[in-house]
Amino acid sequence: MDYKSEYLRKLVTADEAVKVVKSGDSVHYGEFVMVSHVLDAALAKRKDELEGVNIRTVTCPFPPQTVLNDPERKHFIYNDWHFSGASRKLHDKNLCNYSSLTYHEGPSFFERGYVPVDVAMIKVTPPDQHGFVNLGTSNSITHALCDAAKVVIAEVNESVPRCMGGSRETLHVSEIDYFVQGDNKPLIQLPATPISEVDKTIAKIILEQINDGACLQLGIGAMPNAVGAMIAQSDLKDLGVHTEMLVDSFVDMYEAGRITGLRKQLDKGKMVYTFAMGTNKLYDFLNNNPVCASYPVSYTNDPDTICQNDNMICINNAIEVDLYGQVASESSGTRQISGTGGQLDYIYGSYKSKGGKGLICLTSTFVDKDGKLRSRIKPTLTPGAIVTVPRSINYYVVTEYGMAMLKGKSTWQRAEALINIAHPDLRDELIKEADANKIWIRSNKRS
Ligand SMILES: CC(=O)SCCNC(=O)CCNC(=O)[C@H](O)C(C)(C)COP(=O)(O)OP(=O)(O)OC[C@H]1O[C@@H](n2cnc3c(N)ncnc32)[C@H](O)[C@@H]1OP(=O)(O)O
Ligand SMILES: CCCC(=O)O
Repeated sequence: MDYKSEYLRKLVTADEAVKVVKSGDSVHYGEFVMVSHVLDAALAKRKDELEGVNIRTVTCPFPPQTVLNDPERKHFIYNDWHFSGASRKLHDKNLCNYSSLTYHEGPSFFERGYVPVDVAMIKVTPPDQHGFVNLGTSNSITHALCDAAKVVIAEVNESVPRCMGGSRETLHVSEIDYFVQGDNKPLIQLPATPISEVDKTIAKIILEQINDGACLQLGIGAMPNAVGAMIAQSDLKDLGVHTEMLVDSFVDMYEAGRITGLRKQLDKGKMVYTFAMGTNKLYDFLNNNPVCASYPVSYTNDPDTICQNDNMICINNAIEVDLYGQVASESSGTRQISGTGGQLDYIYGSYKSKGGKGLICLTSTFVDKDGKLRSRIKPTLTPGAIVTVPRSINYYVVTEYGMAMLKGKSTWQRAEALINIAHPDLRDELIKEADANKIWIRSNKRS
């Protein structure tokens, strides 16, 4: 059968398509800005017919209708592999659970059968002249998910950019069970968080670590974005991109002539990423643009792939770091904030890259709910905090007061290096605690 007739035969309404879901099924909602509102809304309408449907997603940027319609979680149980702001708020109300994931392992969870999938619901472009739909801005785990699912339902949306690969960025019409014509609404836009003066100071310190020809990974949050903005205005040359997430600041860097990718050892000339989230500026840039190549996360985030580019500079944000060098980036105490994501992958991969550096960046303080100034460098992590990067792997930590290098250092040397980049007003308290915890000696210095 030619693909056009096959497509038309499989084209149904959203209400028809979601009838395949049964009580107790595992349903995967796709990822990031490629989650389908249309299929979620149709499934939510079936609430009273269904019980115990286990819904999974990755960083869904909106609260699904299925979850909002079922506050007792009798019909739908919602789980996210990496919390968005929306998932965080649902988790605060006990309506969303976190599933732990070291991001590069994601596709293998399906391949090894750890996460059975009855129904995959994704969003795609219309088929091209060869019968292939494109997975848009979320390559990530989506192909592996569809390979594993018993049934694949795809919302077709004309606003989805056709993002070139790489690999595994398409599915053929024959690999999808049902197509649903979507509303063609534009993808959700996530504008970058505003950049503060402190972010700019940290970005300046980071910029000193970046040389011409370096290969960049920028993590999520305001600070990596500040670095991107500053690079765009610098005179750095021939930068490469091998990153997990592509954000608007990469477009700025490319358009300013900073990125050529010509000094990359792997995927020369290509801006390699696994998912993209930002504004229409980014989505328009990605559409049919051969300078960008999306790959599954099992490729982009595998430390053995990351290290094949020399001079990998990986810049990631954190919530707190303790004096032992442990990094908590995904929770504040027991409050799940985001996820491990690719932070561990890139810190480890950067270390294996010749000339590479993995930088954990954070403002030295934050203001708590009672308006009190608190140090993010802490004697020990807040009880309940989840370690995202263990002390054995962590190496560079940057605040607005400088950079600490931890490799090869004893506990008292680490404590000293970290206290020296803590907020000056909060250093005495940290020294007292370090002393009490037997990680401070008489010769310890403070700058
Ligand atoms: C996509 C990629 O990142 S690539 C690979 C890297 N992956 C990762 O680094 C994953 C882990 N890191 C992260 O998720 C992020 O970098 C973060 C969470 C550390 C920072 O992200 P940002 O968007 O800048 O965080 P932001 O400052 O908006 O804070 C997020 C939430 O954490 C809360 N928070 C932040 N710091 C603290 C703190 N020290 N104590 C308590 N709560 C805190 C904020 O209040 C906010 O909660 P809210 O939404 O209820 O208001
Ligand atoms: C799903 C991964 C997102 C991140 O690494 O932050």
